[in-house]
Amino acid sequence: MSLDIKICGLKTLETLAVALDGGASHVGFIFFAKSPRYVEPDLAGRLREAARGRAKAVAVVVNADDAFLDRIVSETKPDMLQLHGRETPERVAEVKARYGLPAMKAFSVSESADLDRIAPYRGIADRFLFDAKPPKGSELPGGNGVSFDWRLLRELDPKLDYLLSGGLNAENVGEALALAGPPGIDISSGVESAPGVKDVGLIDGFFRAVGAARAGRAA
Ligand SMILES: O=C(O)c1ccccc1N[C@@H]1O[C@H](COP(=O)(O)O)[C@@H](O)[C@H]1O
Repeated sequence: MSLDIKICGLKTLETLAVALDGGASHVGFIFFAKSPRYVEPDLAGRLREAARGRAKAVAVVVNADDAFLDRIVSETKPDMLQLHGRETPERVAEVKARYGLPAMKAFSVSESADLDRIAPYRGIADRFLFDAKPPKGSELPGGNGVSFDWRLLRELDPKLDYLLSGGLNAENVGEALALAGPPGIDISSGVESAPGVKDVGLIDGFFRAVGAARAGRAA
């Protein structure tokens, strides 16, 4: 079975190249000003051009208004939007129609009931992303490097298209794949040497760990 792998929060051509060479299906750019991974839309546009034809470019936004989305879509030209805030089903539909782009809606999860919140988005969001709830006091809705009980995802409709996200790293990705069997995974801080600083060795190590887990051997 195929596995989508999204490397999120990229800011440099060097780390983008390692993500692409490792086999990333998706690369993510963060447009949330408080994040250490924030990139200006024009820089993200240059990075996405370098990825064109090799991986899909995902613009990650949090309750973004039309003016900011207009800028992101025109300067970055993403393939997909990741809505990582409190966007309603109506807002997801509106954004999709305005830009003609697919949307991935993110949800934070700590218990089974959190998965029920996707119901009104089915048939509207093209994809889902399940992340852990942010730790108390965090200013970031994602990118906190914390995980949730991946076994909860076994309750989902097996046909649901989603990415498992939150606190993944080379050490735990094999367990996540074994416990949840997701169609895709997403990682950000687990391949960083400091907040917002992607590390080429850690990115490479993550791909090796995924490959080893999928082949049923130690990394
Ligand atoms: O990474 C960020 O700074 C960020 C900011 C705002 C919204 C989403 C963000 N990142 C997303 O968070 C998850 C998990 O990240 P991590 O692997 O736990 O660090 C991932 O989906 C990113 O797209």
